Amino acid sequence: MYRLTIRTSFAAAHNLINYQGDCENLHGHNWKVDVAVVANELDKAGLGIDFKVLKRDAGVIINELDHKYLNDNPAFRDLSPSSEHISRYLYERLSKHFNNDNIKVESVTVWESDNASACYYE
Ligand SMILES: Nc1nc2c(c(=O)[nH]1)N=C([C@H](O)[C@H](O)COP(=O)(O)OP(=O)(O)OP(=O)(O)O)CN2
Ligand SMILES: [Zn+2]
Repeated sequence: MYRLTIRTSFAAAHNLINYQGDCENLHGHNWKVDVAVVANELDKAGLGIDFKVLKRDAGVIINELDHKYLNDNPAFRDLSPSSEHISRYLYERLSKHFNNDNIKVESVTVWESDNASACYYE
């Protein structure tokens, strides 16, 4: 098995719900997102999946969150837009797009700052 990882980012605003403290107020982050996929086999060029394709297609999905107020997203209507919930949401969206006989999204790690991240995997 091969594990391939790409990193992308988005900037957005949110406020945590059911949270007591500063973060219940409107604020924003420049989130970094690490997407890891595993590949069973390589193609003739020695690639599990072309990083260009992985970055392009993951970027389209992740960019839907860019410069948005996350609490307005239907995915977070009844769910606090924490890094944990964002990582799960992206895992599910990216899995639907990428998973096939050869490729599986393994994990999505969402970095809220340089030193705090949440990772969703199954
Ligand atoms: N497990 C989680 N904890 C927190 C989350 C989260 O998504 N998952 N989110 C927040 C808030 O979004 C908040 O913006 C972050 O707060 P904090 O870690 O305090 O961020 P700071 O930039 O202020 O970090 P400092 O290191 O304290 O400067 C809170 N918790
Ligand atoms: Zn926050």
